[in-house]
Amino acid sequence: MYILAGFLGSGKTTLLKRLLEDERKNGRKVAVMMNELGKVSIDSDEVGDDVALKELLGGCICCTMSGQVEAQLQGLLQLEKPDAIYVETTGAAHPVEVLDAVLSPLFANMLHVKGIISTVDGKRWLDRGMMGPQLQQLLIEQVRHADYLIVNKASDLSDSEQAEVAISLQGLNPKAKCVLTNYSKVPVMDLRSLSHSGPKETSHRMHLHTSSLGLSSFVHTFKSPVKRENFETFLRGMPDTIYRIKGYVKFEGSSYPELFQFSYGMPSYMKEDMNMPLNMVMIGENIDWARIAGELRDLEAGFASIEKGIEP
Ligand SMILES: Nc1nc2c(ncn2[C@@H]2O[C@H](COP(=O)(O)OP(=O)(O)OP(=O)(O)O)[C@@H](O)[C@H]2O)c(=O)[nH]1
Repeated sequence: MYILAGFLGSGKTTLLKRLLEDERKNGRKVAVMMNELGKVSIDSDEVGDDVALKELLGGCICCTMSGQVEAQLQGLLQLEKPDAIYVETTGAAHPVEVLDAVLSPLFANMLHVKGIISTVDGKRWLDRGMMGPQLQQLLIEQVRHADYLIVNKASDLSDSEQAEVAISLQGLNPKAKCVLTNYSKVPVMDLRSLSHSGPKETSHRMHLHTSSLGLSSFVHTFKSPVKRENFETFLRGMPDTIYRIKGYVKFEGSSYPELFQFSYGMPSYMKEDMNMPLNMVMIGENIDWARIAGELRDLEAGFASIEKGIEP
């Protein structure tokens, strides 16, 4: 079993896709357990039909869902008998709590945890002082407990920023290999040869549960296509503490929706060639979701929301 940890939007799904590609090449039978804070999964489409997928939605496996994890894992192990299981955690998960949740005494003997791989968004790491203290602590915990650290979005960092990130991460966790890269491009062999060193300092472990972080999620289902420029205005007006958005948005004049991703200020759009459920998941810290819902309703009604700081 591999546990993929790391904050929201740091590149866990991107890494998962690489690892699954490699497994496919080697003809191995693989299962994925995907945990998302939102009630609707977007990333599950990234996993091919040949992979047994278990989804745990609407909470964090390390806090509220550990009972379900146990049942799902047991089902996987008995029915699918996979060669490997990948657990993609929510960005709010404490890696060691996840480990606790997946290692049930019922079947711990059937599982070998190869390692906790944590992805880190380099820029976010450097700017972490702007986040709330508990989220900053969570980021640190995700680094401290990793067996392997992948720093993504390296090309957005200068040489000196890259050095700063590497030094601070290695200072926190000198045992883990730390690789600066883009789109989780790391030698897969490195990950295959991991062996998990076991939880560190378990007695002093922080319990950073989703509820105490002020993190929450919100799902909007679009009923109609929206104007692209109004959608962009809506995005510009969002609070800085929205950390992640992902979902399918259909723009006026298009036949099919686009997969929209937003992480740490960087939006990206990918055209789909079929109809998808028009769900959009948003995750943020201390957000007034009722206000966001109102803006989304306006957007669907054809109005542009007002940009932050600009009076009508
Ligand atoms: N520019 C840039 N974008 C990246 C890089 N790595 C990932 N991304 C993009 O960042 C966005 C988030 O990546 P994901 O792999 O979905 O991140 P995640 O950690 O699974 O996100 P959550 O599921 O929200 O926790 C996607 O649009 C990726 O294509 C990178 O190195 N550089």
